[in-house]
This record gives sequence, C-alpha cells and structure tokens, in this order.
Amino acid sequence: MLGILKQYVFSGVSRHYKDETNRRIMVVNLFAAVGMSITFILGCRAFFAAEYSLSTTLFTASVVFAISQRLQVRVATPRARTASITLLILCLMVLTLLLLITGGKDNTGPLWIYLVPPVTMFFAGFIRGLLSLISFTMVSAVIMFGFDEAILVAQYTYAFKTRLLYSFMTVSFLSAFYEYSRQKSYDTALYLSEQFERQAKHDHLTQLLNRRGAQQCLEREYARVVRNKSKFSIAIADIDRFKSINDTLGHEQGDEVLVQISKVFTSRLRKQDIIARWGGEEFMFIFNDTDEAGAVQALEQIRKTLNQAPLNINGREFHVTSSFGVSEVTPGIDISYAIRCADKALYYAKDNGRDQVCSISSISPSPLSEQRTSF
Ligand SMILES: Nc1nc2c(ncn2[C@@H]2O[C@H](COP(=O)(O)OP(=O)(O)OP(=O)(O)O)[C@@H](O)[C@H]2O)c(=O)[nH]1
Repeated sequence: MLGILKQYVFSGVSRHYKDETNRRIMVVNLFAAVGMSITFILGCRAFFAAEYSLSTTLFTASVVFAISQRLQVRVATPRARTASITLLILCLMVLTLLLLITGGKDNTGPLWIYLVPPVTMFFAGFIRGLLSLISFTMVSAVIMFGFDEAILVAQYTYAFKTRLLYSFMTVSFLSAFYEYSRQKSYDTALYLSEQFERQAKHDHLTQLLNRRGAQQCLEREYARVVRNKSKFSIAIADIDRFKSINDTLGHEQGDEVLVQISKVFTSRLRKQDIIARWGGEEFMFIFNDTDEAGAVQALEQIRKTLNQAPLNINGREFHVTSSFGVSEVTPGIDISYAIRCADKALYYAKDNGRDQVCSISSISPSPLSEQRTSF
C-alpha cells in the first residue's frame, strides 16, 4: 500500500529535472489525489442526499483533478505541466465560486475559499499567482455584491460577505508574500550552489579551469573517444625559469605574469579546445578531435605568440617563454598514461633548451614502449 502511494506521488518525477520542478510535480500529484478523493466523497454524499446538481459538479471536478494529474505524468513536457497546473487551479477556483454561489452544505461552502491563495501561489508562482488571485477576488466580489446579488443563490449577511472578502485578501497577501520570499531564497540558494560549483572547478587567479575541472574534462573527453573510437591530444605547458621571474618581480607580480600568460594562451585556442591551470606555473591543454601532429602545430603558434609578444608588467616589458610536452589519447591509451607521457615530453623540452614543443613520439626511445600497466 505504502509502495503504491510512493509510486503515485513520485510519478512523473525525473532526475533530469530541477529540484523545484520535481517538487511541483509531487505536490500536483498529492493535491490532485486529495482533490479527487474529497470531491468524489462529497459528490457521493450529495448524490445520496438527492442533490443531483451538486453531485454532478463534484464528480466533474473529481474527473478534472484526475485528468490534470495524468496529463503531467503522461505528457512529460513543460507545456503539459503548465496545462496540468492551470487545469488544477481553474478547477479549484470554479468549484470554490460555485460553492460561494450555492452556499454548499448549510452555507459552509465559502469556507473552501481559503484553499485558493496558497494553492494558486505555489503552483503558478508569484507573478502569475498574483494575477490569478486578483482576477479571482474581482470575480468573487462581483458575485457577492454585483447585479443586486442576482448571481447568488445562497443568502449571506452583508457583514459576512465583507469579512469573507477582507479575510480572503489578507490570506492572499500573506500567501503572495510567502511565495515571493520562498522564490527569492530558492534563487539565492541556486545562485550560491552554482557559484560554489564554479569555484570548485576554477582557479581563482586566472579564472581558468583548475586541475579538478581539467580532470573532469579529460574523463568526459576520454569517454567520448572510447565511444567514437577517435582520438584527442593533451599538452602540459610549464613556464620557463619562472622562479627567476618571481625573484626579479616579486610573487605578486609573478601572479600577474601568470594571468597574462593565461590570456595569451586562451586567445590562441580554438573554441572547442580547453585550457586549465594544472598547478603552479603549469597549464594543461586539451585538443578535442586532434592528433599529436595537429596539437604540436597549434602549440607552435601559441609558443611563438608568447615568445614574440612581451608582457607588460607595471609598465615594464618582459619576455616570457614556455615549454610544452604533447601526447595523444586513443581508446587504448588511458589518461594517466597520456599525462605521464606529456610530462616526459615536457621535461625533454626543458632539457633541450626550453621554449619548444616536444611530442612524446619525437622522443627516442619512446616511452610508449614501456609497460602501460605501470601507470
Ligand atoms: N607567483 C607565483 N609563483 C608560483 C606559483 N606557483 C608556483 N610558483 C613558483 O614557480 C616557480 C617554479 O620554479 P621551478 O619549478 O623551480 O622551475 P622554473 O624556475 O620555472 O624553471 P624551469 O621550469 O626549469 O624552466 C617556483 O619558484 C614557485 O614558487 C603561483 O601561483 N604564483
């Protein structure tokens, strides 16, 4: 029994949707179930009391509640969800207005009016909810006071009608305020969680991806390579003699040098390629759908740009160079192995005089001939 109830409440929920959407789906499921049951029970009572018009109205409402729930589950699109919510709110409002007009059982019908504000606000959101409630209030006022009360079937005192309207407007205002605060808190929480996620993956100095972010990209790209049986290349860049830059300029200006270098690197990359700060004065390049020769070509351009364009640090010009180690990743070569190869190529470039691009296949003897399982 509990399992069936859980299945019903969670029907239509998907991990691909936002939390807010899933929460709405669950509340619509619950609300539709409650609305369907109550209107059905009250409809049966009215039927056995020979109040056929009331029972027909309640049975119709019960069916509409059921349809709106099925709609959001069967047609899992944002439009269907909006239609389902609109149907629920409309059904509730029409039902409430009918109870207001007829008085329901012993003139207690108007009491159901207090269900309208919280339900409308939660389902429709602040703006649409507010507009719906203003329209509903105006219709209710016309029913109670307009046309010499010709629309009303039930008899209410003037004091009752005015108090009903005032209290309804107060509940509506409070519900609107609550929904506004709830939406604001939700937006703030969402913004903060996005910021935290961004910070966890980005380097605060250069604003590039950090090592963690780069590793996620590498894993994603590797999965794609395995799936498509294709290849991509990685490269590690290490700024030449950065220690002496720090010693000459100071650590703070050294940071500024890193920022400017990251901009030079980024400016020369294709849109689909990725650059990250791998750590300290090291950068990682990920060249999607590119073999080793293609990556070497691209890096030669980057190297030349850095070599030829002096950096401007506090009005003084500085020539900075970088060495690069390149390696190719194919479905048969795992990422950690490729990183080790790129590292080897980089140190080969350093040993051979710096300011150059070295690929792993250009090194002799090739480390690729080593046991891959050793990584
Ligand atoms: N300003 C600054 N310096 C850093 C940062 N991270 C690492 N470094 C410095 O970078 C320097 C790296 O020096 P080394 O690894 O000895 O190598 P190098 O001087 O670059 O020489 P080669 O790599 O052999 O060309 C060290 O002095 C680190 O303190 C950083 O975030 N900011």
